[in-house]
Amino acid sequence: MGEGVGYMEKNTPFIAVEGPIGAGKTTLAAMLGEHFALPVVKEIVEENPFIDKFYQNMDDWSFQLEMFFLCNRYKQLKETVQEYVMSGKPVVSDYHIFKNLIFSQRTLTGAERDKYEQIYHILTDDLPKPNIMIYIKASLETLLHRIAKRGRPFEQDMDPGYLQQLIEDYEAAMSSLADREPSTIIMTIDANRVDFVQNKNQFEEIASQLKENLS
Ligand SMILES: Nc1ncnc2c1ncn2[C@@H]1O[C@H](COP(=O)(O)OP(=O)(O)OP(=O)(O)O)[C@@H](O)[C@H]1O
Ligand SMILES: Nc1nc(=O)c2ncn([C@H]3C[C@H](O)[C@@H](CO)O3)c2[nH]1
Repeated sequence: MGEGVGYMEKNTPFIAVEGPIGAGKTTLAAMLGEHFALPVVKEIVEENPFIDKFYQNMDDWSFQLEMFFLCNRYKQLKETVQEYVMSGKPVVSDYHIFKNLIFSQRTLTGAERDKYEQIYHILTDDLPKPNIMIYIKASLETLLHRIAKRGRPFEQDMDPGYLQQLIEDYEAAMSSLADREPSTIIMTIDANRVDFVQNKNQFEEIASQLKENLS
């Protein structure tokens, strides 16, 4: 552990790991944090008071849930920017704040969606965003298998159609990010072919590709 990455003062590495539910974001972010001795910013999940209700009845609970995620992530992003990014310290996060838009465009409609998007932009437009994106993609079968294995009770009856839609939404969001922000480095990992948990060499390959992008 503790390979060390160095950093550029003006362009501090701010690394986000992204991908649909159960892709392995938290796992990979923790492994990279350990490997490079970087601080890891982790999504708050278990204390979320709406997630259970949301999975039971999306129509009734989407707005509350999306707002809760947005407020938490905004607070975390502000702190991350202050503590690390603006102080020239590299950091890795197990999400990118733009996932709020990926999910909310799927779960919200009409006036609530418009209001939510306005609030998202007011809160986040002036904050620095990750400049390196590690995108983990995976098939529906792989994701369902991992979600079952992890065993969070509220995810066990997840509609496979919802997850499949998110897989497609993530693909579209990543290609739109590449068009919109060509300076953001996007590293894509196909979790159906690459197993960074069981296969040490495959993890080393990801780490060395990341290291190249950091220097
Ligand atoms: N390469 C892998 N091979 C086998 N299992 C894996 C692999 N990567 C992650 N897992 C397992 O899959 C489950 C989901 O992983 P993880 O929690 O890292 O996903 P996540 O993308 O952070 O999920 P979420 O979207 O819910 O935040 C965990 O049980 C984890 O141990
Ligand atoms: N609707 C919705 N909006 C989000 O911004 C969001 N972010 C994560 N999740 C769900 C996925 C996992 O079940 C669980 C942990 O990631 O929470 C979300 N759900």
